[in-house]
Amino acid sequence: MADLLSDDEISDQLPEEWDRDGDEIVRVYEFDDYLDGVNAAQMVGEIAESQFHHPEIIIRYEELEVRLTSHEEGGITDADIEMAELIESEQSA
Ligand SMILES: C[C@H](O)[C@H](O)[C@H]1CNC2=NC(N)=NC(=O)C2=N1
Repeated sequence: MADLLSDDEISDQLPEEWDRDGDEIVRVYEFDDYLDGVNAAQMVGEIAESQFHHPEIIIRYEELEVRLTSHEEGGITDADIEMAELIESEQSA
């Protein structure tokens, strides 16, 4: 069971493109067309399965929202930060 991160740890470790929303970290990606967002959701899902840590993924027209929290711990842990970093590195590749 990972430890919950403190407010300072979260703000220090959160990738710059991500925001904190209570017990979640969130990132919204914008796309030129709907299917690019759908394909990005597939990529996020594959990372989630590889890490066995699963975000909420919301697909909208030309937009993808990714929300992460550690349900078992009831807040934000290293697992969420690591997932955000992995997603960020894949999405920007
Ligand atoms: C049993 C439990 O659901 C699993 O251990 C994993 C699955 N994926 C998960 N994903 C997230 N975001 N938080 C969890 O606590 C979590 N737990």
